[in-house]
Amino acid sequence: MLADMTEEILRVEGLKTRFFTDEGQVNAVDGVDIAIERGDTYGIVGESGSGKSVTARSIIDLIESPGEITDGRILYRNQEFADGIRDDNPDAVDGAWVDLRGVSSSVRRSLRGSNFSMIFQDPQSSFNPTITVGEQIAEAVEVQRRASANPRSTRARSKEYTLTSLALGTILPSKRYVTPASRERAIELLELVGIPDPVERADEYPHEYSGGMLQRAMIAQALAGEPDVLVADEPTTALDVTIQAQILDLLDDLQEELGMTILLITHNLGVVARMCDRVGVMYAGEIVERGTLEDVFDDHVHPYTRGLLGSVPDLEGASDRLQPIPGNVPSLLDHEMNRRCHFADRCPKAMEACLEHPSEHSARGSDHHAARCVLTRTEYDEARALADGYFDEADRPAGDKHVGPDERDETLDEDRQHPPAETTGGEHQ
Ligand SMILES: Nc1ncnc2c1ncn2[C@@H]1O[C@H](COP(=O)(O)OP(=O)(O)OP(=O)(O)O)[C@@H](O)[C@H]1O
Ligand code: NI
Repeated sequence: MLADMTEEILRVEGLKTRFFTDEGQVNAVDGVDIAIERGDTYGIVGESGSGKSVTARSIIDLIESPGEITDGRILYRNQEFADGIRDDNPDAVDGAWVDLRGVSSSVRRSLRGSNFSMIFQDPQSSFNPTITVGEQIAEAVEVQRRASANPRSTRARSKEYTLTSLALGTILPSKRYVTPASRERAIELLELVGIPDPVERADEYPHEYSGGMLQRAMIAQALAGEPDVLVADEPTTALDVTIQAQILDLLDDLQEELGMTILLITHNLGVVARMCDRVGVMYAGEIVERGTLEDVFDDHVHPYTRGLLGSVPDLEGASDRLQPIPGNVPSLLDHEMNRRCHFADRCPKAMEACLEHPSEHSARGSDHHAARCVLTRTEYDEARALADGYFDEADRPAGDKHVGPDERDETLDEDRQHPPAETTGGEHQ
């Protein structure tokens, strides 16, 4: 690999994101570290409600009230960007690295589309139903062109008005394309993502597209700004397996062609195995194990990772191998969270030591392999195992050993009677 292909492009350090809701403070992301190399695909995997989407949205500055990033750094490496804003933001810039939390929201917004772009599970949410797909992609192209005209821009697109683009503009004067050049680029992008007859399809509305085609169109829209980093949140979950495989192949090809870095969110380790270079396994707002694919698949330490591996749906279609991890993901409400290992109540290897919250330690395998689990340091010892049913009694705030008597509250017990959240499945809102 080329030297500059292995440099880090994104670093997340100690990220915490909370939602301040009527029910209390939700610790959706609770001290997450991620390092992604340029051109790599980094997977974040975990059950529903583990904080994957909130992590992704935090990175690209899409957290809205009542949510707030309360701690940590989000570092993006881009020499030209750093040079362009250094004078106004001396504290946020270090060499080619920019701490995105240290710059104004308008500077962060300027990165959207041209540096960071996002695709979601539900393409409907990315398109306005009343405007043709082509026009909307052209609009995204225009955003990039305007960013390029801006002096702090990282790339100058020197796309000229070509004869073809002018001709297209004359043939279809009724369409509200921003410029003929952007329409031409939109058609190129539709072609790039494998949409047949892109010239005709550009003039169709979102409802005229099938789910798989609209997913492709959304990818085209996300690529319009030629982003450095593409954040893909469950991009194929809603699609049937054949289309799912096609879209994953497409992302793979585009990444190779365009040299993009991808942050891929999924609850499916099968998708991770197929796409990713490195992976972070999330549980209850934390990355509980991370490393290379080999580390996570062959040398995993955390019983949660093991459990997820047991529940990998077959990408080829058979889903009868699915074996969800027994138990439920914990509440992320601050006042209901325990100080123990959050997975201990579902863990087949829970020991007394797990009643203390584990810190992260490196593990056998690559230099990148680490886990937040006592098993990084000690072998499982049956003599120290927690008795079966230990948490049936103990895992209530009032009974938890780490909650002092004066913090006990009758209403907490009542809250606990509510049915817990879905365990697996990954239905995405
Ligand atoms: N706008 C919000 N207000 C309050 N809580 C929120 C909000 N958005 C997310 N959360 C909470 O943050 C936690 C993490 O949610 P997140 O969407 O990141 O999970 P996820 O891992 O992406 O799950 P899924 O696979 O279902 O998409 C959940 O407990 C969720 O209820
Ligand atoms: Ni999600």
